[in-house]
Amino acid sequence: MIATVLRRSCVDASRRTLSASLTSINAALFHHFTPSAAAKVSDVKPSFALGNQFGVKSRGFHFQSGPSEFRSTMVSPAGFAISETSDRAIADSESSGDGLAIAELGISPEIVKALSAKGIEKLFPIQKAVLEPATQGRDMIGRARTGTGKTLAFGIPIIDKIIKFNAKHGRGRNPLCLVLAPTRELARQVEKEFRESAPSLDTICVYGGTPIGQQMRQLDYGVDVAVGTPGRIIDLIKRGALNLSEVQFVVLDEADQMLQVGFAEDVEIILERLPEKRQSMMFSATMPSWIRSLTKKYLNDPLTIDLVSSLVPEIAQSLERLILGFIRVVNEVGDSDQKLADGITTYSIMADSYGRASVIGPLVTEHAKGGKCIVFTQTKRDADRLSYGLARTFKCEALHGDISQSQRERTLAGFRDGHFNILVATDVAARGLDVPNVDLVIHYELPNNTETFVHRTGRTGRAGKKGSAILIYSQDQSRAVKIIEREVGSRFTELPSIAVERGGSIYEGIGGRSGESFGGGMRDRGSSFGGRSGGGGYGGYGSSSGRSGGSGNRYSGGSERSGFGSFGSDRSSGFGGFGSDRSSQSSGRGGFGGRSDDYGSSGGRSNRSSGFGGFGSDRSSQSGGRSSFGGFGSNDGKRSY
Ligand SMILES: Nc1ncnc2c1ncn2[C@@H]1O[C@H](COP(=O)(O)OP(=O)(O)OP(=O)(O)O)[C@@H](O)[C@H]1O
Repeated sequence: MIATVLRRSCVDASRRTLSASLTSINAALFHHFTPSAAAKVSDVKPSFALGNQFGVKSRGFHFQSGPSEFRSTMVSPAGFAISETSDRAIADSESSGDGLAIAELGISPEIVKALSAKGIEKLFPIQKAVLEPATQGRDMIGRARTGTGKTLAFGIPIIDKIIKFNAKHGRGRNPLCLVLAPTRELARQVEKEFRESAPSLDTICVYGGTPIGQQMRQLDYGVDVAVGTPGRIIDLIKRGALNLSEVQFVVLDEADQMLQVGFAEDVEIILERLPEKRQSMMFSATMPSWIRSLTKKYLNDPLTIDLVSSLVPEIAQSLERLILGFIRVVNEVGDSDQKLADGITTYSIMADSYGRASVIGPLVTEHAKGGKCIVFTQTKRDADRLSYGLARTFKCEALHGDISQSQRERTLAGFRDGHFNILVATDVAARGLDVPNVDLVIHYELPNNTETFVHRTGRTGRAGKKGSAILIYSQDQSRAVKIIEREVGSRFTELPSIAVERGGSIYEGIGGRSGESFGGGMRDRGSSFGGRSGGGGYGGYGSSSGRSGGSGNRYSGGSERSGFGSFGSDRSSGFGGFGSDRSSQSSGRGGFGGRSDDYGSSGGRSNRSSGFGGFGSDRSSQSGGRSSFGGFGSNDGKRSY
């Protein structure tokens, strides 16, 4: 039965994802039906027998909201609801040629109703692939393209199990599920998705930069699901407010980004605190050595579900032993794979650093057509000044790590709600951020690596929708563009260049030299595209002595300092009220045992390694370091975007 369910569940997936799904599913089947694995499967209890499975003795009740019945000690021995019903659902979905109907899966009616209210009626491929093994309690590592529904892939089985568990055992005070996310924005988004999908559950989202007292009170009241960034979670544990002893499910979302932003140590501290008997799921775009060691240490015989690479995970692992290492293998395979979601069309356009800012307006007008657009810059300073310039013509705001948390939230809400339609952001917005209906993503400068390109671009074309991405590059970066094309597995259509008249820059009139660097006396070492962007004044906005470090870019082909784009520490930001970027470097630990828990907003720990570059030694993205694909190397500090 399980074999049928699993095999059929992928019939209507796209061809590429189909073969990948089958790969994962074959792995699952292989696991399920080998003698040793069969023994394991039989160890897995039905979802509503979790009280026994996890050895939960008794639970404190939620202070107010929980039903006041005692936990049942009798556990009904029914089988998996999903296996019982999904044959029919799959047959239906096969005949309709559409996704798997959620209403037919045997999951809690509350979830079906809540998802339906959001227009979610059928499972996406990653959700299909994850559902069955997750329901069976398997640990897993998942990977799928951007905007394909990874949150609900782990969310649905977990909330379903919690609802059923609560129905049997009553509601407890301590969380049953812990989700770790690398950024505040992502944490909020995941918590919202859980909350909206299961309104009866109590969820909490915890992160730094917000009053801790309120979070402590909410935890005391009782929660089912806790989502948060590692720093604040540790803080709450230390204060005795967060008790992880009943956690049955832990999820690491965007696990490789945890490493990139310096949360590796914190994540391990938290994982050490969890009960041994639990289900662990990890979603990671890449598999740097830290993730692999984490997997070995904290996951129990995990199943790999990879809908990006078409390589059979087992083969990849064998090749790893034989040849170059897992990541290299996956990347090589990835070279021939399309890494972007299907609905995304990619364009490139050449513009030199002088004309770069000025082409944004025409590109937005032509390609976003009044819809939502995100322009990604490498530095906070560029985000500020570009949005300042664009705001003369468009409704536009900036988002980066030096903007206060409350303002960031207002900005994102305004963008979501359509109060303005152009967001100029650093990579703080590159990963995980789910704003529906973004029509266009513009890469103002080349990102530091292909992984970043994929994540930035993935802010459009989400949930099966269409979108466009435009990569702006300068003449000497043509080779880099080819590398990205090859690694992403998608051809860029070259747009005709846009003539920019001298004096026509959007920056004109705010003191600087058109299209170039601002800030009197600013040294912009290593800044854009191998060229210097010399100071130009900035009409009295801010001062700066800053260096905007660049380099460390993997496309630089061995020239470690050359780099594209002014990545890296942005000591100088200037620009009046936007604050100096020094604040992203300075810091101190905030709060009780606190660490800064995300991208270098105030209170963060000293962070010389700003920028996203670094993929290598992260001590400083200025140093160039070893640059390689996605998340290798060490990381000394949390980054500041
Ligand atoms: N089965 C579904 N049907 C329709 N919409 C869905 C479905 N599953 C998820 N979505 C929607 O798709 C959007 C993208 O989902 P999600 O943010 O989980 O993607 P993701 O794979 O985690 O993306 P990223 O890699 O960028 O983090 C969300 O708005 C979500 O509500």
